Amino acid sequence: MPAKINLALKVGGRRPDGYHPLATVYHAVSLYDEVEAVWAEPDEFDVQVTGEGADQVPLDDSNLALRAARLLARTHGPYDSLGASLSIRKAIPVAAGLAGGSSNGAAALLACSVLWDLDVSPEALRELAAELGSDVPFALLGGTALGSGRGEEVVPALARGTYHWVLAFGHHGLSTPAVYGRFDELTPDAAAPEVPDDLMGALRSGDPALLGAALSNDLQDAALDLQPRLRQVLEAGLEYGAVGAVVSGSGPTCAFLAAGEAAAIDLAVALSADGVCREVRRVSGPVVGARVLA
Ligand SMILES: C[C@](O)(CO)[C@H](O)COP(=O)(O)OP(=O)(O)OC[C@H]1O[C@@H](n2ccc(N)nc2=O)[C@H](O)[C@@H]1O
Ligand SMILES: Nc1ncnc2c1ncn2[C@@H]1O[C@H](COP(=O)(O)OP(=O)(O)OP(=O)(O)O)[C@@H](O)[C@H]1O
Repeated sequence: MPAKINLALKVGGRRPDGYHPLATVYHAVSLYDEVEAVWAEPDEFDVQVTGEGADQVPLDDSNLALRAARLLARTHGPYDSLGASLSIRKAIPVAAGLAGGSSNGAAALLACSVLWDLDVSPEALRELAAELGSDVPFALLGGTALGSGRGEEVVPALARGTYHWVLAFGHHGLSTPAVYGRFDELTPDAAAPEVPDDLMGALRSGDPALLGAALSNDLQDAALDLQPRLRQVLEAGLEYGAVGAVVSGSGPTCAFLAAGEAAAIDLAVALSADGVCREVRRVSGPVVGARVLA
């Protein structure tokens, strides 16, 4: 199940329910966690996690994959007779602004609906996804999509071509509520978010230079405020030839757009040698969302 980056993230003032209204463009990229679901005893649910950052992932009921399995069983099954044992192999760093947990939640919804042979409509799955978290409906959909509401309302966006990215991972994660909280302090009079027309136009053109110039993130200043070192990371990527640079979502991952595949290889090598970040990964997008391999 893929990670996402936000190509644009426009954020309005905090709503009475504590969430912020968004106009965002999600983009799924080729960095995947795997979630496996097998039958367990009725009413028994458990999860194991291995791989990148596994020690930072909760194994209790706050685990998004476990929550997804329980939610699906409660709403669409004979709950007492369903159970699942989940295994997650993580490659998406935790608390990185790449929606790793959300992708695990989406994957568990799909995997368990197949495992238990439930008849769940795509719309019902989307509603459960939205209940789990703002980024989860996009994780089901994948590709490139416009997100509104608190991010849970998604429609596919018209996009041409494949884009080559370099992701720079940080040493420490960032908490999403903390970044939104700092955004509130820095932007007390945030305007209603508007669809980023320049970015939508750049996506239709398929030109990486246009897309690079249109990348934007209203949470970026808040993320930089909490992790000032990210400024150096962004500068380094641009110095090594990226046509655009942006912090993904609530950060701290920095996403660099390259002019093409060869430029992405050069950029990844240069950033890696520089040592300004913990690790770099080359990915491409868009890719499809959560899929079941039975
Ligand atoms: C930063 C993004 O990744 C951009 O796509 C998302 O907005 C975050 O989505 P997410 O992690 O799925 O967030 P949720 O699990 O729904 O909410 C976690 C917390 O993030 C904050 N939150 C989230 C989404 C939103 N539109 N406004 C918010 O203020 C709230 O403090 C909320 O309690
Ligand atoms: N399956 C999971 N994988 C990773 N983190 C999880 C999972 N379930 C719950 N969490 C919790 O969610 C927190 C955020 O992790 P996640 O990797 O989803 O962050 P993120 O990519 O910054 O999220 P987003 O971009 O959606 O805001 C973690 O600190 C962890 O406590």
